[in-house]
Amino acid sequence: MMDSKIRETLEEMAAECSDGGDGRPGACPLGQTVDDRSEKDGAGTEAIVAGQACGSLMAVTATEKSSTVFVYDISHIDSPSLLFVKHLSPASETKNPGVAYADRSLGEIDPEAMIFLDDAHSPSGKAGVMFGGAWSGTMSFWEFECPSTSESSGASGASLVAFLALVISDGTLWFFTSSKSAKIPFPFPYQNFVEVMLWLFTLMTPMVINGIVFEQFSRSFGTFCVVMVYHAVKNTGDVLEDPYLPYDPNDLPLVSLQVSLNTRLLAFGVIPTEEPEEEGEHPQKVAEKADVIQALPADDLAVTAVQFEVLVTEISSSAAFVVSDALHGWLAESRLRALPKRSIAGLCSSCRKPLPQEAFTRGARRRLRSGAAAACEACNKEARRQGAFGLDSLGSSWLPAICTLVGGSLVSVYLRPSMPLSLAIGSMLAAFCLKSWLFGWLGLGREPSLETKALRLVGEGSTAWSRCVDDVGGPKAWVRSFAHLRRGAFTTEQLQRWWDAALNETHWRQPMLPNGRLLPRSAAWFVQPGCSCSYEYNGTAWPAVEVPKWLQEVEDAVWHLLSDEGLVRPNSCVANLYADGSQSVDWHADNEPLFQGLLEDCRIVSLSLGETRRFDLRRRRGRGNPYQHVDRLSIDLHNGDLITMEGCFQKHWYHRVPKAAGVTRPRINLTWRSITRHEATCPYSTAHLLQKMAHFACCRPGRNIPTDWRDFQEHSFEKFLRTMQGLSSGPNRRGCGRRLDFFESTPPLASLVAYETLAVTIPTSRAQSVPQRCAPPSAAGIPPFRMA
Ligand SMILES: O=C(O)CCC(=O)C(=O)O
Ligand SMILES: [Fe+2]
Repeated sequence: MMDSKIRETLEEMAAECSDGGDGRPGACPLGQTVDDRSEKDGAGTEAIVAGQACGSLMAVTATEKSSTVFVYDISHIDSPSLLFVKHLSPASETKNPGVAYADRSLGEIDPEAMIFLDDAHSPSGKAGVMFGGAWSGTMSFWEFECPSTSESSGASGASLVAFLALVISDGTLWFFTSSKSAKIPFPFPYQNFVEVMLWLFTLMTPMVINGIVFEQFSRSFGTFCVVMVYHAVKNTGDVLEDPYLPYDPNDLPLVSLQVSLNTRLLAFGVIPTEEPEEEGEHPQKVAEKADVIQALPADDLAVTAVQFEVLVTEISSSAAFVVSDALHGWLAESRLRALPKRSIAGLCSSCRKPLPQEAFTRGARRRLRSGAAAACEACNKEARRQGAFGLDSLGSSWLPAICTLVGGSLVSVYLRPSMPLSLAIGSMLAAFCLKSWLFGWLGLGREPSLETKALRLVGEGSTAWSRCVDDVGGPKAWVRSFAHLRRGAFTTEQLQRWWDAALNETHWRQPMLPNGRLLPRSAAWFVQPGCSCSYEYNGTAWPAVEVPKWLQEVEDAVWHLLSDEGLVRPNSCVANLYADGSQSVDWHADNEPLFQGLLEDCRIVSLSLGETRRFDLRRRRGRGNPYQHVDRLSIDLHNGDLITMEGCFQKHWYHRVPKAAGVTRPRINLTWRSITRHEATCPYSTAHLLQKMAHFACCRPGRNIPTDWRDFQEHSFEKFLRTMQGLSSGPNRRGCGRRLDFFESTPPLASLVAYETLAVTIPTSRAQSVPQRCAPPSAAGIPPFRMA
């Protein structure tokens, strides 16, 4: 029979729980319920029992409300001690009582009755207490587990001490294991070996990071963090290895070295002894110096030791820069001597006037050969006036060398405990320097001058085009970025026809970007027949679609204009549709790997149709751009306008079409580009091309293959194949008896070198060209635009 209180309790607890303890909803586990009467009734200790257990006299009591049992040692009745507290129904914390009861883990709830059973009367032979749970309707026997004799004999703290001793002895064991490795004699004592490896790491890391990360700030920060973290870890390890001793037998005795150095310095080379010499030139003076040294506090000596070490580092790394600079100069000079004379006779990098041979000083010749600009006297003066030349003349590695020395020393003085900091900064500068030296020496990352490698420009020799960007040469190195604009080249009727076709016959796609937003314009991608390269932009891809007929017509008309310039036709086209002024393309460079715009000359020709939109251009900093200032220009592109981006434009400039408030009508833009690196799976990829070439070449002796590498580079595949086919069926045919090793007969590298050398002799008409800015758009030249 349940009394009304228990019924009330049960009803309280029957509130639905999402999980009764068995994964199903049901009454809550007791751990999630509150008995409202506890505050009034208290814990409710109902009974107490006592008896002998584990050699002590124990008293046990339990609380009715919380089913908690308290066990006391009352052997000394005037000072009883609480041994432990235990819950008699731990399962009810997490399972509702019904569930716990069913799996026999409920224990006692509301322990109203209990009996102490000593060893003699216990059913298990060990003393214990039998509890009866009024609420749970259960009865259990809980026996005492006595501690072993040794544990029970001591005070309760003894086991903790034993445990601590165990932990410490384990630690000592590992300490001795590691100190054993500290004594390894080969190839250095372990500590020194680690030190050397750390140094190698410090020097290598910046080079590796600089090879991967291009953004100036990121590479500096990355290098700094990585080097710093490793030094910090190593230093922490050093301290942890032996935290108590202020010395390590494997360390260099830096402090005593420093004391000795100071002693020598202060004594001007005379080593003072404890006892000043009885006889000598200046015994009095020596004694005074020795006093000064002894007066220096030990801490100061330690500080000077650190500074000394840093200073030695800085001086040696600076010396390395200087040596490398000298070596660089010497190599550049010897390369200069080895080259034919014509390659050093050139034009002023600034005003482009031809310079007589004598105008080149030795330094100017060196700069010219190392890719830097050589300027005529007037331009030099002007540059000096503007302050650009002064810095340049410091050379590529002097400046970082001086910075390292000064910066490192300052850091070592002001942040003396942070030696790794100065190392990191020093190594960063060293890496910049080394990189510029290596790149300079290998000729990497530098763009050839127009004399060294000719570049056919769209607007060359034509007044119809205006040059908007004319970055050639520069205060420090060559660049070759150009942009040209031509307005009003097509008739209104032509433009309308192209607009209609482009708008209606194109499968425009406006894909979702990885950030979940829609591309703020629609686009399409067209390639030459047979090409399977897809166009990837901002994490989205457009599959290859063969150039449709209408686009072929537009392309024919555009290239009819350009063919006068003898320019190779592009093999792909990106089309953009901007529905209105809210659609745009943000700052970017067309630097997709397909077009290789960061590595070689890349010509992009773009035609605007429809509404007028602004086209912004911005020169980038970094990436070897010798122009330290950022130039910006904006051009309104009208219906029918053609704009080009040429040379290494994509490397040095960004472009965009910004949003335009108030523009409600659409614009289409067609940009033709040349894919020079087809995707590996594309039939035009180099792998496929070489396979086919090998096939045709199998019948030909290598020397007869007229490999036009320029065509090869531009992938005029069909022309090339036709040549090959012509050869294999022409008078030179000798039969197909022998398979020719293509690479053996015409090594690609050799051919490329030949091409480069050939390019030196190509005369360019750029010599007299005068840089121009775009003419402001004149309304007169713009054909009227009509929306379809
Ligand atoms: O719409 C334009 O004029 C520029 C388009 C563009 O920059 C691009 O497609 O990469
Ligand atoms: Fe672009």
